[in-house]
Amino acid sequence: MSNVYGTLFKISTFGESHGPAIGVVIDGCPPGLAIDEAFIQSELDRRKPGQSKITTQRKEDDVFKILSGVFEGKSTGTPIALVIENQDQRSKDYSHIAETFRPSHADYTYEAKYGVRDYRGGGRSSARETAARVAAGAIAKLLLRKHNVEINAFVSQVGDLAAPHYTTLDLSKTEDNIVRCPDPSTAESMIALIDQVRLDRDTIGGVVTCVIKNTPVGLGEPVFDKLHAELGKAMLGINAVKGFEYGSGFEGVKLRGSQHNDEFYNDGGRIRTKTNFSGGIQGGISNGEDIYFNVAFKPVATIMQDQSTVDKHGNETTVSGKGRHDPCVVPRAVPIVEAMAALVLADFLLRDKTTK
Ligand SMILES: Cc1cc2nc3c(=O)[nH]c(=O)nc-3n(C[C@H](O)[C@H](O)[C@H](O)COP(=O)(O)O)c2cc1C
Ligand SMILES: C=C(O[C@@H]1CC(C(=O)O)=C[C@@H](OP(=O)(O)O)[C@H]1O)C(=O)O
Repeated sequence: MSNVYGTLFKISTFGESHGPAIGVVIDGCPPGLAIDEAFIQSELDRRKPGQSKITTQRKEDDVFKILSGVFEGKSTGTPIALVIENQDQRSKDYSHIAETFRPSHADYTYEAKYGVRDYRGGGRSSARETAARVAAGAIAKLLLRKHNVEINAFVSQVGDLAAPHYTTLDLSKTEDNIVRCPDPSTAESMIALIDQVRLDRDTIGGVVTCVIKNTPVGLGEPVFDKLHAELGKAMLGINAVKGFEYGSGFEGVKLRGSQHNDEFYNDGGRIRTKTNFSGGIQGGISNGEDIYFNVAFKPVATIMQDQSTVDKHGNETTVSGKGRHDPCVVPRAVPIVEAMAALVLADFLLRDKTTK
């Protein structure tokens, strides 16, 4: 089972949702980086469960402890190990799935692949693991901050309720509401919809849009490790993700080349493009314009309704969700998308430095 991500800024996460703790080891963080612990905590707080009425009601403080790799507030260049204790497991909510598979969760595939499965809270397949990624992503963001790179994600769609295009929005308003949509009236409708879905004992999907500003020109490798390919891999590696598109994405197919080409101009010595259908990446390499992409999340598996399934012996039966679950994951997925984007960019920044 591989649990490692990255080439030079490498992370390895550990832990299960109902085990004693989760955490991450970061290998490759350069020495001398100021590790702002308050910032790491604020990123974890944006993701933690129990934060509002439209998320899972499991209560975790997600307070972290750094075990190694930081001395007098600065990274030492050695592995940074960080741990978060689990506090509010309620494992009895899962005894009914010890031998039974929840439709569209990871129970069947884990059982089939490993023959052993921690069914409590989904174990390793739980999105609780993403807290470790957010902590590592916060450290990657601190590295990117030194290069002025800014990453902002927000909820752009819930069900069929969609916010206007990001270029018309004030992204500094994303944290102003519990759904993390910077358009106040769309946010209000999204919150009402998620609340209704929760009362219906159901779940609903959504889209997180991510915008990255001030990326230096030249990040990304030209053939296999294209910048958008690595971003796609990072996003598709988040629990419940069903789609990734960058720049004009699937909508772009409706245009002709004459409409879609991003014409160049000289902006006082800096080469820029008049439009940005490319999404800031051409030939797998950043061109200095905004990088933007959309990540689609499914309506998640655990619903409080009976559905048909089978147990591990092949007997047909029914199963219904129990316990505390997210009716819609996108509000909490915003910091996860940002964290994964930060890990990709930090990795490419280091790769770029070693190749020049
Ligand atoms: C922030 C976040 C919270 C999630 N919460 C739940 C949840 O409460 N219940 C659930 O069934 N799935 C939840 N999921 C999704 C499952 O973790 C995911 O569907 C499962 O691991 C199977 O993987 P797959 O959907 O990618 O195939 C969540 C995902 C994210 C990103
Ligand atoms: C605990 C978290 O989210 C969990 C993600 C999750 C899933 O199936 O992914 C299922 C639920 O798990 P449990 O029933 O064990 O509380 C969520 O609460 C978290 O994000 O920290």
